[in-house]
Amino acid sequence: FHIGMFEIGKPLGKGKFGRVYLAKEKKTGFIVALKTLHKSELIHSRIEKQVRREIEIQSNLRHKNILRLFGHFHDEKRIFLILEFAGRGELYQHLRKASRFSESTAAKYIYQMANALAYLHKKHVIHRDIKPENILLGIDGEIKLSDFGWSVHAPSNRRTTLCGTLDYLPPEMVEGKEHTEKVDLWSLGVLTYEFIVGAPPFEDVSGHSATYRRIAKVDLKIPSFVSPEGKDLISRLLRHSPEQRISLEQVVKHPWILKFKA
Ligand SMILES: CC(C)CCNC(=O)Cn1cc(-c2ccc3c(-c4nc5ccccc5[nH]4)n[nH]c3c2)cn1
Repeated sequence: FHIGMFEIGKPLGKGKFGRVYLAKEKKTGFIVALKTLHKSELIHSRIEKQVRREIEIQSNLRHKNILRLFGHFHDEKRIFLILEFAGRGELYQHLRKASRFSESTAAKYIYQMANALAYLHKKHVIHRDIKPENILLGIDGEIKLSDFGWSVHAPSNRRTTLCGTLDYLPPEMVEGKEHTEKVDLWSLGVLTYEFIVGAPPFEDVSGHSATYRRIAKVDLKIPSFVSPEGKDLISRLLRHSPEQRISLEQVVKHPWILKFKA
């Protein structure tokens, strides 16, 4: 079926507030991911202001490792987002299929993530929701960071009702303290760990409060199969004190990253 100048193809996924379809712009044949958001749902969950702000933020971002928002339009019932199509889909599926990545693959992804985050932080945008579910892969296997549903302009201590996993929350957000861009460095540490080990570091099957406790205590156990350089980078990112976390400039020059950049 058609929506505006787009011919709609197969569904690509179902997000929190809408569906995403493969779509082709009829004139040029350009392939995109078209996301529909229902205005009624946005109004009902009182996030239409946030959606407007996210559209504003994302429309101004241009980086090869950040998923593009090319534009948006709406009819009386829905808002349509014209998003970049990522040729290899959700990184999350690749991780689950492989159960864990080689350190070389993980280092390539973390290097690209660090570049994407450095770009966002230079624009004083904190992502705040770094996790495998929010990362797509382009046709050449390059990282495409997405879902700025929770990014805010730094600094902020707006507590959000995060209904997703708690595994990626840094201590300062668990404790409801003021937080800065450094929250994304903590999450980068959790992501590095999960890429190499196959599960997040503070996961606790007995439930949320157990996970909270493990995060607040930075109760970190790194398996012996992780290389010394990998262990070193993870432990420099997963620091309780935000100021003690290694900076993005240091991440991209860390031995664990350099040893694979042959
Ligand atoms: C408020 C607004 C600005 C939020 C903006 N954020 C998003 O819309 C985040 N978002 C991105 C997507 C999304 C989902 C899937 C894809 C894909 C995609 N490519 C695939 C290839 C193979 C299998 C599945 C694929 N999905 N490309 N681009 C996408 C984009 C869904 N939600």
